[in-house]
Amino acid sequence: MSANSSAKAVETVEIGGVAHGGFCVGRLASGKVAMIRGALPGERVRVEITSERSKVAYGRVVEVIEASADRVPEIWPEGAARDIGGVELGHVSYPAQLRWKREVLAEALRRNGSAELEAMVSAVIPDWEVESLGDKPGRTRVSFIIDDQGRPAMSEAGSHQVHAIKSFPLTVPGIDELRLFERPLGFAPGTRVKAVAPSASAPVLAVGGEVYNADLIPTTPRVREVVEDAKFRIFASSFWQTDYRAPATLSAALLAGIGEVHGFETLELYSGSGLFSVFLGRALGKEGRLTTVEGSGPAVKSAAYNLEHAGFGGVKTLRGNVDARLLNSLEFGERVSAGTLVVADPPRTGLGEKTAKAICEKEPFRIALLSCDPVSAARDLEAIRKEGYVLKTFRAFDLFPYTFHMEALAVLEKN
Ligand SMILES: C[S@@+](CC[C@H](N)C(=O)[O-])C[C@H]1O[C@@H](n2cnc3c(N)ncnc32)[C@H](O)[C@@H]1O
Repeated sequence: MSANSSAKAVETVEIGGVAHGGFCVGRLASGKVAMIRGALPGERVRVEITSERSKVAYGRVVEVIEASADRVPEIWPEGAARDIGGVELGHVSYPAQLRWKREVLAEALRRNGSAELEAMVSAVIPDWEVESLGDKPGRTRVSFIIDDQGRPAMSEAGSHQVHAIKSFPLTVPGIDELRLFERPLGFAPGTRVKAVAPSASAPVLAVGGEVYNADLIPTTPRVREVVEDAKFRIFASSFWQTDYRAPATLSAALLAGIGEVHGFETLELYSGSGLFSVFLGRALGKEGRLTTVEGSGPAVKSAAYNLEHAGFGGVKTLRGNVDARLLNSLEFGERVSAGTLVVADPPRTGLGEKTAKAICEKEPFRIALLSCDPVSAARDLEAIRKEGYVLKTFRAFDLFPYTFHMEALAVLEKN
């Protein structure tokens, strides 16, 4: 969607259902479908059209005429007023957010997967819900850009337009120690800044390759995280699960989902700084064999360090782009007789059909797929299902309250 600041038409719209991306669907007087932010199903609202494509318009609510019972006072008014991404469900009661996410994921399984995939999920977990850890603010990472007056700013959804912000909700108290909004930070306009509040070291600002402490003095680029009894040292600029509850929740869910894997040969794809690798190392035991693959060099370095310090120095930590070519080049399934497992935790774009197929061609006994986007989850699961795998476990998690984001874990086995 491209922003069109000159398009300021406003019209009254009856809101239908929810859609991916934090939108609700409505129809304009012209008959065109409109994807609307800030609305709730069943509402009657005044909508400002922000951009239009040939078949669909995008807009945001500027006035609520008939409100849903699920509407609550906006959690981040300054962000909502400008449709800044990152808090798309700030006007939705928490129970309704969970229903919203379930509906979006169920619809994705139907539309982007297939009737067979949907039936397979319903057969395994008939009444699956989006599991919640509560709506307490929990983000340990928040990124922003410095505007032309040196202030922290964020982008308008689907646009390059940035707006200075005076606050950001949903973060852990550690982020407050960085005093992001109380003083000039001194970074040049256009600089991307990531505020990080790790679980086991002081909060920092990661700016390109540099890292600064709360006094804005350069400091070590690495931070420390503790997940249950496991210790990690990672680069502040690297990916780490954003909510403070997410690393333990997802690791535990993964271990529960894969079940007994002692002695398995395992390929962990998109392994980041080794969060799951350490727990997998424990589950596989001495007889098992683990190979990890990750695209980011600093993350691979951290994974090797974290594995070594957890007593798993024998794990092969590969740097590479996960794709069919790389998968074809890997030796897998020949050395260990107990069983084979592939764990994949791709970015939002998912595996894609070719990579999903290439994983299946390695013929792992079990595949665990963690997805952070409902559409790519459905597409990837459908590709794996078509290769003869059946679903054993399916769980969805809300690890990003007040946003449209969700996480799904599926474990499949060769039929
Ligand atoms: C969702 S994160 C998961 C990381 C890890 N499982 C964790 O929980 O910390 C996805 C990871 O995939 C990596 N990545 C993205 N695209 C990739 C690709 N094509 N090949 C390999 N790694 C990739 C990113 O650098 C990131 O570390």
